[in-house]
Amino acid sequence: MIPFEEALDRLLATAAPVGPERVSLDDAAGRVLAEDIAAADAMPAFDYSAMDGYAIASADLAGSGPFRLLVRGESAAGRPLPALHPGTACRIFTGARLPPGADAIAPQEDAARSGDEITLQEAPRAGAWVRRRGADLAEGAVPLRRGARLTPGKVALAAALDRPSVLVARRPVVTVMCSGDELRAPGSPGPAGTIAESNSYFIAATARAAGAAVRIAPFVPDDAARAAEAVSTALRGSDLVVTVGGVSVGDHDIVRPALEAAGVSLDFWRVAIKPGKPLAVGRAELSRCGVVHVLGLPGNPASASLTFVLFGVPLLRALQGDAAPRPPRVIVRADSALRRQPGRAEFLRTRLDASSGELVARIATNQASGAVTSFAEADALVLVPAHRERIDEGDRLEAIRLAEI
Ligand SMILES: Nc1nc2c(c(=O)[nH]1)N[C@H]1C(S)=C(S)[C@@H](COP(=O)(O)OP(=O)(O)OC[C@H]3O[C@@H](n4cnc5c(N)ncnc54)[C@H](O)[C@@H]3O)O[C@H]1N2
Ligand code: MOO
Repeated sequence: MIPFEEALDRLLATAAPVGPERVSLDDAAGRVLAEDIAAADAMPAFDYSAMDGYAIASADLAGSGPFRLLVRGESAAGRPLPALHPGTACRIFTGARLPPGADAIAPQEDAARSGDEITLQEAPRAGAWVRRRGADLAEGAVPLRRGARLTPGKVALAAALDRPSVLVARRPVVTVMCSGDELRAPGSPGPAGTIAESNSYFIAATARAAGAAVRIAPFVPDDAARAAEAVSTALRGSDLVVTVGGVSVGDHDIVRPALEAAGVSLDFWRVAIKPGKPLAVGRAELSRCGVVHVLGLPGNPASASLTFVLFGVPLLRALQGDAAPRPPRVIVRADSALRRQPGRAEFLRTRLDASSGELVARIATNQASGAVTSFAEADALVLVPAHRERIDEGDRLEAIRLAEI
């Protein structure tokens, strides 16, 4: 059994990024950049007005007001640029270029207009309401770097940098393979003792949110030879194969021998986490497809979901070259006490309540690894370090928010 952090480090150390592909900006959100994007021009590229009003030369308004100015010409966004006639004001609108000779804007609320004249009570100071060329970005700056995950804000920045498309990591292909004679598809009939398969739905949705393309393999019966065949099929064309169930020690837990029979070498099996201990991690080297990562997740629903969150998602992010593949952590305050066996890092499904000004973890009372409800209701996972024998109400602990993985 190896400690959690060591297990994750070992897994991520083996993750070589998949190749790149070019996508339109419409499809870029959530993807990971495979190129640096530099500003070919300054941003903004020209001085422009931040207000609807009048462009003036502040030096024209010496002494104390009021000042009367003739209005000549107009600068509107996207239109040809007039020059400022000395001693006059130029009508200007938000986003319009600053006429040569002007250095300040008087918002129209501060200008009394009468015919083709305005009166200003005070002189705008030089630079007032002017957005300067390069104020946002200098020419040649590199605001988007390889390894950045494209949030909506970053996609919009790429658009502002005049890019219609970006080079991103292609989507890693994940094949999810559930094993167990008891499984049937939701809504399909089955004899007593069978259950509706649910883990693949969590894994598929989570993997897609992490940028993967997902394939679901047919259920694998508890038969070692057929499982080995199914693993061989799943490996082809995959970057990651995720098996679910059958990875523990029972007579029907045939997944580990099946993985090995299909040519997967297991790097480790069993991690000091609760739940999810029987996790198996390995790789296969296929002649034409290269390296395929393999995660053998335990079948209990909370264990399968948790191990995919803790290991599957960071692996998918690392395969895309993400510079920050691990989920961020926040500090939360425990709302209840807990006594426990030390030895494994525990991840408690919890809701978070921010109403008191800090994040309070409302820890679910049912932490059973078979509980499907606990993950459905959880906002976060509270991390109890392996050595802790207890937590007390009010203790500060780290947590992973499920919306941020
Ligand atoms: N003697 C021991 N028994 C068990 C140990 C152990 O150390 N010694 N470990 C336990 C732990 S911890 C876990 S976790 C489970 C994991 O076992 P498996 O990965 O072999 O999982 P299964 O036995 O196949 O299934 C467990 C449970 O989950 C249900 N299941 C499986 N797949 C799905 C699915 N796709 N969707 C919904 N539910 C699923 C399955 O029906 C079982 O109820 O082993 C313990 N045993
Ligand atoms: O680790 Mo098992 O996943 O505790 O139920």
